[in-house]
Amino acid sequence: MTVLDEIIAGVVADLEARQAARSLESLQETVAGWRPRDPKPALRASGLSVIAEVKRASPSKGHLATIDDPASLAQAYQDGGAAAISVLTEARRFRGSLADLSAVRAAVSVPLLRKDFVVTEYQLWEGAAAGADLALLIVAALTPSQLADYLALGHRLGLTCLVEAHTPDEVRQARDAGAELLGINNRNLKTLDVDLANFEQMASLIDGDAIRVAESGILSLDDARRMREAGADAVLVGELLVRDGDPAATVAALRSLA
Ligand SMILES: O=C(O)c1ccccc1NCC(=O)[C@H](O)[C@H](O)COP(=O)(O)O
Repeated sequence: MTVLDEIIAGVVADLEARQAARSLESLQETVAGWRPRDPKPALRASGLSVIAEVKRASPSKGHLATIDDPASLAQAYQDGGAAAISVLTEARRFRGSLADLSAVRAAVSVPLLRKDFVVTEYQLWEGAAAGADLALLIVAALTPSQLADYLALGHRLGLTCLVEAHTPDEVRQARDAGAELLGINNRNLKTLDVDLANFEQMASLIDGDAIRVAESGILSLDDARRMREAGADAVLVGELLVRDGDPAATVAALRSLA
């Protein structure tokens, strides 16, 4: 069983309890009044755009940061100029929650990405009901028909989907599915290996108008500059920022990379 398989098994187990506690109909009633924000204009802005992540822990690094007040961290991200904020909601390996997403939603106005491992339509409704504007669809976790179905549902809900790939074939699947935001994860979610060369080697496969997002392993301004020079429109950064004493300043410094 790969790390990704283990994560998804835990996600499915936790999902059953949430579905028993809150019906899809209840989520749909809440979502009826929600109008997600479009993150694409900010992600296309000049300079390097930043998707700043609220991340307490991870399978690869264990504990990263004690984040008792995710709202204040998100406000710092917003103050620094983040185009969007990613909030990990997976509980077992990342120590996140939907409550984190709701707390951040109440505190900031920038678009929010519900960062989780979507394997059911219920999770898309869940994210929208908690105030998310974006959803993550991981190609490696979905069949081609699920990817197409979840992209269509995301569009129907007004969510912008970040479609995440790690291999050339997954990039082609994401592109062919019509991804507006195409993320290349430098981290292999099955082995946890990280290599920034991954984005450098595959960015050219992202053609057309799709917004190119480099994800993971960006631990310095030099790393971010390397992604920018390889064609990234945006970087998704977690560990660097949650361990940073002045995340607003670091987001601003990342934004300044032309
Ligand atoms: O971060 C992990 O260890 C991880 C392991 C398995 C699946 C997903 C994982 N992370 C999710 C992410 O994609 C990252 O949180 C995000 O790209 C930020 O990465 P970083 O800047 O390296 O914290």
